[in-house]
Order: sequence, then structure tokens, then C-alpha cells
Amino acid sequence: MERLETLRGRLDEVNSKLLGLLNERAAIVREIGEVKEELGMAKYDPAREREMLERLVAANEGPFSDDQIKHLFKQIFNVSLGLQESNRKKELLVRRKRGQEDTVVRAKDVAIGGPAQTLIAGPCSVESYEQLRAVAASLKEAGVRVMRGGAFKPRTSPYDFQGLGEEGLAMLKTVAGEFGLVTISEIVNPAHMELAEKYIDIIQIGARNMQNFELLKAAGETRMPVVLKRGISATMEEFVLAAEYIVSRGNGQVILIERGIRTYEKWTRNTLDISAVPILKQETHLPVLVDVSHSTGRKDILVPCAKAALAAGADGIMVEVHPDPQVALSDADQQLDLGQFRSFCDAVKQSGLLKA
Ligand SMILES: O=C(O)C(=O)C[C@]1(C(=O)O)C=C[C@@H](O)C=C1
Repeated sequence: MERLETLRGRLDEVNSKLLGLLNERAAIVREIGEVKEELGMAKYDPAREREMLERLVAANEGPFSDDQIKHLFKQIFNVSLGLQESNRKKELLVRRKRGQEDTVVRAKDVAIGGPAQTLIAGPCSVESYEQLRAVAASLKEAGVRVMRGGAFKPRTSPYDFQGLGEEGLAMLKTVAGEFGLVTISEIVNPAHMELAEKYIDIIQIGARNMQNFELLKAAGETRMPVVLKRGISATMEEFVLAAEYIVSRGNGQVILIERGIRTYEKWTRNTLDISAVPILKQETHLPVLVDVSHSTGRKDILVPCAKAALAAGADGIMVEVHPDPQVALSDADQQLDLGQFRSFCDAVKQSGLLKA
């Protein structure tokens, strides 16, 4: 018994020396990671690992076998690599540092993010002045200041309505001017950033283009607010890194928007990932919105989904509205008519979840 105690005492001493050595090693590994980052070198270096393993095996006197030594050190290399990676992750510009305030994105006199929550509404596609004016009047009546409307429409089928292009953007500008609104429209071509600056207030990068890196870089070169939609199969890591593309080019005015992801479920158009809201709020300092129309693809559950999003901490909601959804040129089934939009706004406001 006494011998056991003595041996355990010796083991405790070795453990504490090992701990010190492991952490000393970890600190060196971190520094190596920084140097590699500066030199643009890959973190993982199998040749260096093999060389170290060969040297260790040559010096090994047991009782551990050579294979056991290799296994143990391979574990150490793996966690060391993780240390270099997580160090890099912490450096992402979009990542929330401890105690960091929320980013507030400003377009004209509207602030997205921060203490207030924002309702954004409008037709899926800009179709005509009459359509846009009817929607804008309805938004104004409901106190909604931000109008969305697609002019460049990336559609699944090439035979579907592709949008009015520049003419549609011009309509947005005119109608927004008449009703005192702020506009959002999707840009799909890096060469169209100047068009965006000319006609609209906020650039949208759509789900299908979330990893269109040239488009992200071009948006990063502008100084306009950008609403970035989550890709249909994008992980949150990929989503955050897509935002980093924009912010790393000097444009910090980025808003994230969860719009549903592709799963096996067919009763909704996409699956609204509510967990994305608190995770993105926690992991980044950017405003996070939820597009209840695209995520669900059905009108009957918009109110509870909007409430869930707000309760989860979303900075706002995007919803589609059209004066006559049945004849809409895109997404006819999911757009609210003007009466339904009014009821939707009333229900969301009455829930007390929307902080004005
Ligand atoms: O020596 C390096 O280049 C390191 O990055 C350190 C280290 C290690 O832990 O020893 C870590 C990862 C590499 O795959 C190789 C080695």
C-alpha cells in the first residue's frame, strides 16, 4: 500500500512535468502556426511529422513499443494542428470577440441590428410600377421601411421569368423615392456593383451565389450594405466564411440571413434552421435576419415562424408580399397578398416580440 502511494506520488510529479512540457510545446506550435500564416504555408506538414516520428522511434528505449510511441505523438500532432486552426478561427473579422458589441448596418436612415428589429417586405420579383407602388403603399401603411424586390432573378429553370434587370432596379429607385423607403435587390454579376450603387440601397447576395467568391469579393469592394443569404446546403462555417470574404475586403456592412436549408422534408420548401439564429448571433457580431417566405414556402405558418425567429434573437424578418400573388411571375404560392400582409404585420407586432 505504501509502495503504491509512493509510486502514485512519483507519477503525479511526472504528470505535472508532462503537462508543463505539453503546454510549452503547444505555445511553440502556436507560434509556428503564426509564422506559417504569415508565409502563406499549409499548417499540416506530413513530411515534418514523419521526420519527427522517425527520430522519436530511433531514440525509443521502451517500455512503450515503437507503434505506441508513433500513435501517441500522432495524437499530439493532431491536437497541435487544431490549436493552429482555432487560432486562425479566432482571428476572423466577422467572429464576435469577447464582449464585442453588435454591428449595426445603416442604409439611409434605417438601422439594421442593434436594439431594434426590422421588418423587410416586398415582392419576390419587380414586375411593374403598378405592382411595386401597390406594395410600397402597403408597406408604408404598416410602418415597414425596407422594401425588397428582385430584378435579376437566378431561377432554377432557364425558362422561368429572369427578372427585369436594370429596368427593375430603376423602378425600385423611383418607387422608393415616392414612398420614402430603403431598397434591397439581388445582384448576381460582379460587374453590376455600379448598377447597385446607382439604383438601390442594400445589395442582396442570394443563396445560390453564397459561394460565388468573385461576387463576394466585388461586394466587399463596395461600401454598400450587403444582405448575404445562407446557401441552400451551406454549413454555418461556410456561411460565416462567405461573409468573411466581404468583410475582409473592407466592407463591414454585412447582414446574414437564414433562408432555410435543403433537407429531406417536403412539407416546407426548405427547412428553417432556427438554431442558426442564436449560433450566428453568438459566433459573429453581424445582424441576423430570417426570411420566413423562402424558408417555409407556405403562408399558413409564417406568423409562428416569424415569432420563433424573433424569440431566438433575430434582428429582423423578411417576408414576400405581392398585390396579386396568383399571377406573380415568380414564387406565386409563397407571397402574401396585401390583406394577408397587414394581418401578418399586426400579428407579429401584437406578439410583443418585435422591438421597434
Ligand atoms: O513543425 C511544424 O511545421 C508544425 O506546424 C508543428 C507540428 C507539430 O505539432 O509538431 C504541427 C503540425 C504539422 O503537421 C507538423 C508539425
